[in-house]
Order: sequence, then C-alpha cells, then structure tokens
Amino acid sequence: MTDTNPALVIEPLTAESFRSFGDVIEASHDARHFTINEGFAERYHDLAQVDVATGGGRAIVSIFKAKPRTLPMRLLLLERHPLGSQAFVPMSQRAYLVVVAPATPHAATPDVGAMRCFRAEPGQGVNYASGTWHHPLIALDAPSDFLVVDRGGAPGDHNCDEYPLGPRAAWIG
Ligand SMILES: NC(=O)N[C@@H](O)C(=O)O
Ligand code: NI
Repeated sequence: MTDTNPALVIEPLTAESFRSFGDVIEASHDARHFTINEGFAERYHDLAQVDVATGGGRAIVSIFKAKPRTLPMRLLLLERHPLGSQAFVPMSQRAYLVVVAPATPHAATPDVGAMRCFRAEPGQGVNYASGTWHHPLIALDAPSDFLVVDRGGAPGDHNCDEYPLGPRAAWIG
C-alpha cells in the first residue's frame, strides 16, 4: 500500500469469527431449521438478534441499492448505531466486504487497532449488534441490492456516531 498503514487481512466470514460483532445470517447446516408448508419450504429460524426497541424504536425494513467499491480501498471512517442493531442481507449472488471493530459502550471512539475485515460470500448476511463499529456497506464488482433491517425512531433520535479514521485510515483489497 502507498500509505503507511498496512492493509487489513481479509478473513472468511463465519458465525464463530463474527460472534463478538453480531450475527451471521445464513441457512447453514448448524442453524436451527425445520420443514414447513407441507414440505415445500425449510425454515431457517431466528438467525439474528434484532435489537431496536431502545428509546421506543421499531424495526424497519429497507433496500440499499449499493454501488460497487473499487479495491484497493481506503477506509476513511467507522460508524456505530448506539440505539440498535443493523442487518444486511444480500439480494444478489455476489460477495461483499464487512469491516468491523468491537463496540466501545463506554467510549466515544473505536479501538482502531482491533478493526477486522471479513469477506461475506453469497448467501451470507450480517447483523451488527447495537454499538458495533463498522464501515458503511462495501459492495463489490457490480451494483448490488441488500435488504436492511434496522431501527426506526423519532426524527430527533441520534443513532449514528461517525469516527473519521484520519491518519489511521486503513486499506483493504
Ligand atoms: N446510513 C445508513 O443507513 N447505512 C449505514 O448505517 C451502513 O452501515 O451502511
Ligand atoms: Ni450502519
């Protein structure tokens, strides 16, 4: 990288590796699942902790039509949603990247040194636990749609803290 900061290692996304950041949403063999609809469907049940009730919030469902990022990419900021979780489920069969850092509930800034990057494969969604620091959506290769489940609240609710990485900006890809 041209910058003094090394590139983040891109790790495979697994439920275990992502557990401290939130949930991986996928129809995996070890997820709880059962047959429904007279055998015409298999329900992969209760895959993520949707946590949106703080301060009278409610779950909202949106679609993000994301433009692909160009790699290598400089990560300029992290953000967190202190009042609720945020889930992204890809509606396309393309991989995308997820950059996270541990929640810091008692601090206004992330532990930048603990930042990690995961490659989400087609069929894998993520649910950021409330307060998990993350980079905004990083779609790859082509315009990609994502179903998003996060918190809707009052217009004055503050549910997005941004932290500019400045000279600590990292690289991926
Ligand atoms: N702004 C917005 O709703 N999206 C971000 O929170 C994101 O994580 O992409
Ligand atoms: Ni977000």
